Amino acid sequence: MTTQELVAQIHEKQSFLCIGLDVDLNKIPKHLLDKEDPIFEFNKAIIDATHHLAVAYKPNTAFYEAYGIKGWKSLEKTITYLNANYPEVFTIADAKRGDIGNTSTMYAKAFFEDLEFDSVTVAPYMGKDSVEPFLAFENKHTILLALTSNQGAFDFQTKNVEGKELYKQVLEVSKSYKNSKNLMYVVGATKAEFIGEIRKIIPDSFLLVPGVGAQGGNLQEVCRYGLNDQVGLLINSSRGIIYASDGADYAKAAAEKALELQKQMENILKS
Ligand SMILES: O=c1ccn([C@@H]2O[C@H](COP(=O)(O)O)[C@@H](O)[C@H]2O)c(=O)[nH]1
Repeated sequence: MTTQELVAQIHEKQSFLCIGLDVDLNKIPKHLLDKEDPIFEFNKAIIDATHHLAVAYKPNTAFYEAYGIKGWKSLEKTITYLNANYPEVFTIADAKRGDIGNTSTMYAKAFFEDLEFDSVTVAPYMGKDSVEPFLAFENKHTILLALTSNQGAFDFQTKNVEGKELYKQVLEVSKSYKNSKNLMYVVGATKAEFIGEIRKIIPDSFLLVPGVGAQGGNLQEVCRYGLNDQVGLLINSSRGIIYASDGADYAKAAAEKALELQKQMENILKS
């Protein structure tokens, strides 16, 4: 998917919501556990109930890998279902990959060619030759971890390296990578106060912002500093939406939570 198509969808739906499909079998409604593929059944119902309110879906691959081959099959069925039924939505494999060049190429093939995701999250720690193989794919997007939502982000990411915080070095250096137009960045909603500085370095890039809802990040604060001419934000909520109810009404309850966020986004876009 091109960035222009993503932006058009945001305007059409008046939403920049990304729903995280982090499926934990201990948290989904019990009646689904009798189904052949409970994870896929859960995802399908959530997607069908929310696709008009969200512009992106983000399965975190850890929640699928934890269930071995069955979990990977559920991930494959979920992305196939999204691409077949809702081709307008932007899909993110939250896999946080990155390795030496030839290995990164294989990771990129796995997520862009085999599973046909629009994007994948990548850790910047191994540098240019670990990131550029992902960037080589046309109309696919590499979402680089810049300033993460967790407390441990302060261990390294905000540390001064040669006169500048490490996360700023990541932003600046990555702009020089080949095909850097295919880059987006992860910035945690819990770090909203840093977004003004981030926007000075990457004014035009899309930011994937996890951390509203369960982690306590504030949507208004993120938008205050993060919105740009193309909106430029994808705000993720996972647990806050998909586990709104553990009863038979789980998909309806998820849609109600998604609607609350979409309405706030619509108001922000109109203001
Ligand atoms: O900095 C980061 C990077 C990724 N995540 C992921 O986003 C979701 C957040 O889930 P919630 O339930 O809405 O808290 C999850 O998959 C994380 O692994 C992040 O939170 N922060």
